Amino acid sequence: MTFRKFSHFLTSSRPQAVPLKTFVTCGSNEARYKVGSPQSGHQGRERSSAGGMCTCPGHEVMDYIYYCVRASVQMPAHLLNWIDGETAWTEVNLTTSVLALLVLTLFAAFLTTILWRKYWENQRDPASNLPLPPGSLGWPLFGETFYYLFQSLKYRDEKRRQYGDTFKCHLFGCPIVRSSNSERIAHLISKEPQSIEFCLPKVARCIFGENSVFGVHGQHHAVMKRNLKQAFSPVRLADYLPSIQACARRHISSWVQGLHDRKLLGFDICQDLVCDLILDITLGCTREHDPEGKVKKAFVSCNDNLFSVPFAFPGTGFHKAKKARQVLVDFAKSRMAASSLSGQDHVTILDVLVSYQRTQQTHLSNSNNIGHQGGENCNNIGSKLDQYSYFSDENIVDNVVTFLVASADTLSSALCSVLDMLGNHPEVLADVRKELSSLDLLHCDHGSDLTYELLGDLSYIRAVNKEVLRMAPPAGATFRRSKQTIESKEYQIPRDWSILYDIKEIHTHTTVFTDKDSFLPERWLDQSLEKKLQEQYPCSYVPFGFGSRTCLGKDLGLMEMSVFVVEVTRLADWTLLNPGARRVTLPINKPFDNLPVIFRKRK
Ligand code: HEM
Repeated sequence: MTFRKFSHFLTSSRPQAVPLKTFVTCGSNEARYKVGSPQSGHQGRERSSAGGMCTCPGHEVMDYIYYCVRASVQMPAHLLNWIDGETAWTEVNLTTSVLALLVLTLFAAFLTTILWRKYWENQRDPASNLPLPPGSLGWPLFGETFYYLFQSLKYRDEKRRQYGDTFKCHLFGCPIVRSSNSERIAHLISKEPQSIEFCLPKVARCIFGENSVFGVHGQHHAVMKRNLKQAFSPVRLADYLPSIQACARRHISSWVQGLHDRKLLGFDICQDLVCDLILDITLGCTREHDPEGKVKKAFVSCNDNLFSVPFAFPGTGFHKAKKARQVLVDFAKSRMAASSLSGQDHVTILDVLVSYQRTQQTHLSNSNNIGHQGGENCNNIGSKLDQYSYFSDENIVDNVVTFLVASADTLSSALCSVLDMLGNHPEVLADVRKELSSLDLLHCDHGSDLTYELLGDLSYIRAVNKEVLRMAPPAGATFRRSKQTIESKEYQIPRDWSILYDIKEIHTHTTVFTDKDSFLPERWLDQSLEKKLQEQYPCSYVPFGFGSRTCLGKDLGLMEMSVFVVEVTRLADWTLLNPGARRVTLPINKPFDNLPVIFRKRK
């Protein structure tokens, strides 16, 4: 249908039952420009002859819009007449109205987009002379979220080309300033917690819990983090090591057994290993305690739904995550009760926190007794700092759930990248084995020979881990929120905007690394690199984040990676079925196909 016929069809619409074809094929000029229905009392805009009309396309479009708007205004009248039985509801009425609504919707979308962009531009704080960073805020409500989610690498590169290393955008429902300039990030993060603070999406906040280290800010966060660190001290890491090694060995042994040439998915098997490992060292939850796998399933569900839409109706990701979190909370509470009854035969992170809580309670009751004897209130919990120091049961439970969820995908990604990179670089794998052999560690049948000190001697393996985390940092990005307008070099960031820094992009664009695209663990054996990173380029290597929110489990994560490298190179040989596969970075960095791989027992 040509535009002219189409417009004719629309403008000639009447409420009587007239076949559609009649209008499309037999319209005279008079009929074409008479609109409205005499019966319904609407007078049309009339043009008597084709000779008097303008035929330029602009006018036709305006006419078209005019008639569509008019038709949609007439729609309720048509409807009423039809209900009253005064007119027949025709195919023409319906089609005209639907088309008119369509045009109106498009027009409304166009208008909303303009208003949306204007609204965000107006967020600029006039008290500062600096402009907002360049960039685009995309579509109303959604911004550029879909583009970012489905094309994250392309999105990143395109925006960088268009706007440079710092730009504004609108993702996940909030305005964001995104930067990969390490100096700017270091400057911004140094403003924590006064001017900017850590922020998380609602669902993640709910899963971690408001009493966890993720849920608190400022002084409260600093004190809680300092106290939680005792669960990650070298002495404690040494306590967890036997369980970690046993779990890694059990899983890797199962990968090399069974069917010859069995295809496995590297990310999935690493995730399974990590789930068992983390549940064991955090909560002391082994198969024996969870025979039906309910706790493990809940853990996986929390993880899978961490970034779901924040509506908790039955069937939604958020609803599932809430239910799953409750299973973890109930299990943690039952383990806390059990650990107060039995002696500690198995040191877990939960045990460390419970023992810290007991020590505090003892101090507290002692000081209360002294206070009562002295006739004054010496309850130290009254003072703000000690109140923050105190761990309630809720603090313990929320923190252990947080450790489970915060470590699951990050560590799975790191282990999967180890398989990927060592599989792609047999010369590095050979050097790893050489190091193990030089310390007489390449052969071990029983699987409990590693000590914390021995791991410290494996400098090449540590270098491999660092290089893996440089090339494929597990966490894509981290978020902050501005608490007030911030001036950052040549731009301003208004209050309540989010600040996002992309870890991989920082690693890619910093000038501190030479030959950036090559996998070269040796670079980390050079002490001067570490020194440069500390002194000159403080925010250029950030797989574990930067500033006061740096990963609490960093040392544990690195130790787990080392144990994994030792055990997998000892026990297995593997072939990647799709080497060099494209990687995705959201929600976690991994090969898009989850790394199909075939394992064999090492000869
Ligand atoms: C290779 C493994 C890991 C990587 C790459 C990693 C990465 C990160 C990153 C990027 C952050 C955010 C930092 C920021 O926002 O500035 C973070 C925070 C955190 N991570 Fe990890 N992580 C790993 C393992 C672990 C483990 C094993 C645990 C605990 C058992 C853990 C617990 C935490 C906690 C509690 C925080 C929040 C710290 C705070 O708010 O102060 N992570 N991690």
